[in-house]
Amino acid sequence: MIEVKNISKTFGDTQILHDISFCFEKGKTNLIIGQSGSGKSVLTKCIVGLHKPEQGEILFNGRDMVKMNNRDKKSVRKEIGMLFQGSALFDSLTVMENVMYPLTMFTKMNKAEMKERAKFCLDRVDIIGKNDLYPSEISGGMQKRVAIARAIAMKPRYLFCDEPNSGLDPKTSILIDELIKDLTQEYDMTTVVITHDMNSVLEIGDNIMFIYKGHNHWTGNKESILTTQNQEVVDFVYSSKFMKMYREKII
Ligand SMILES: Nc1ncnc2c1ncn2[C@@H]1O[C@H](COP(=O)(O)OP(=O)(O)OP(=O)(O)O)[C@@H](O)[C@H]1O
Repeated sequence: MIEVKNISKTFGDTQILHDISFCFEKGKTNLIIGQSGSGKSVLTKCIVGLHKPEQGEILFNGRDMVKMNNRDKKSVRKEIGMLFQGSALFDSLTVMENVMYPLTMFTKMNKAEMKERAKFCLDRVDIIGKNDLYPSEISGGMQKRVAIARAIAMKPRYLFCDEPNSGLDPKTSILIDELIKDLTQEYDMTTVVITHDMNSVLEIGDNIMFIYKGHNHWTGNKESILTTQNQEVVDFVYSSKFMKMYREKII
């Protein structure tokens, strides 16, 4: 579980985050949604310790990231798996080497152990027989799976996914969403997903925080977002004609 309590962040004279609180639950996919520029990335960077908020607490199972020294931060970061926008695989490393990378950096495993762990993770995300290929030789959807395998290689307690569906077709997006949800439950991780994708919101939104102009403006889940009367959420979620028609049918 990650508890964010009363987080505020200012750059220069501009306050970006205003007194944000939210609980990211264990074993759940917790979504951060909101318009471009609303503060999702700044909040995420505060959570993982890349920005220091002026105020508030960020508790990783009770351990406050804001107050930690660098050594303790590093040790919490080892428990975090990151899935970056656009996969961010290393072009010059093979699929297998990409997944082994965090193990070579942060563990004392020998090569055989690393290979075994990487193979297990690749099998789990259904990447079979591609171990010696380079990222440019596999599809975007496969690259995303490899990036997920790399993110879970260290058996993280916390998984952060930044726009996991960017650049994917709708069908592949749903498969990636399902994979993230299944892994979250299987490994009982606290998963945080930043997304603009409304399909994801409706498929995997166990807990949802809607950030509006740096405030936690609305919280709910994939069911309650369907019927919310919060005007800013309605404007955000139901901006397309199709979604407007859908809402008219269900309300
Ligand atoms: N390092 C920084 N210094 C100053 N301002 C920043 C910095 N990082 C972000 N900002 C500002 O904070 C605001 C929120 O940015 P942020 O990147 O968190 O938005 P976002 O919701 O993630 O947007 P998007 O969906 O487009 O990625 C923006 O006005 C941005 O310019």
